[in-house]
Amino acid sequence: MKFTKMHALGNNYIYVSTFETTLPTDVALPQLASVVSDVRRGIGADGLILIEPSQVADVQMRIFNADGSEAETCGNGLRCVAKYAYEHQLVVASQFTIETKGGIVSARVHVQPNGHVNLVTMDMGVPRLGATSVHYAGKAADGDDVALTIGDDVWRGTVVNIGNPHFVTLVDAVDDEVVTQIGPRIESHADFPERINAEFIAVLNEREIDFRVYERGSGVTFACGTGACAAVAAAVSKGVVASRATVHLLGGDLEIEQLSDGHILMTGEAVQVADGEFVWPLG
Ligand SMILES: N[C@@H](CCC[C@H](N)C(=O)O)C(=O)O
Repeated sequence: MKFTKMHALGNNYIYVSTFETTLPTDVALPQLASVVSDVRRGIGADGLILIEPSQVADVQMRIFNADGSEAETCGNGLRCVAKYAYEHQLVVASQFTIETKGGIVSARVHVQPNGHVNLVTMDMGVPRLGATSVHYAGKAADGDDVALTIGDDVWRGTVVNIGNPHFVTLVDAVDDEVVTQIGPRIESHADFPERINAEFIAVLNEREIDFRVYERGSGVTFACGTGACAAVAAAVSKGVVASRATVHLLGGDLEIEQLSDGHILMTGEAVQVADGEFVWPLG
């Protein structure tokens, strides 16, 4: 199985294009994803992303987290898929559509004079806010926010669905220890039976947000594109940031803009790391 490793702000995945290679037939995709993601016994990544033909868009993306669970979408993954699709001539125009399990989104690649793409703008569609936008089994919904009891504390956050589900909580300052301790408890809280991505955001001013994430199925990652979009959507809805903001993630910055029609644009890097061939079965 041929693969390409790419990252976007350090959020790294193993990309396999079924336009150009075949997947092993004797292993289920969730298992393949957890094996390739394992940094000691596999390649090492936050998950596996498939680039496939689509009946309804120009290409299709499927994303599996490091634990093998399949997610609906992935913002950083979409930018890398867009770069790959353009550079491998799976598409001809610089603007095209990508099908995900969370809906069809559109990509605009910023093409350099040498034909390479390092920057991509995604139109991620219109986010849905509130408990009804995700599978929520709790009783403490209040507008777009829900309250989660974790130990002796109550964590309040805005629920956002931007193809996949997010719980965005406002904090005074981001704290990596809090992310490691509280993140997994939000991710697998009983009120979210399908689990949820947990974002901790501190609003620095009306154009800047500090951001940390504990991702469903992958844990702490350097960046989460959909999470950054969800953070801006939540912050805009609360009136604490302007419609355009820079999100500072552990791995770098994303520019996020919410247009007047509600669509969220995300602009950021997409970087190729390596091409390789994965041997299956191992050993
Ligand atoms: N890193 C991604 C999100 C990947 C999927 C997520 N963990 C989920 O389970 O929904 C991004 O950049 O958006």
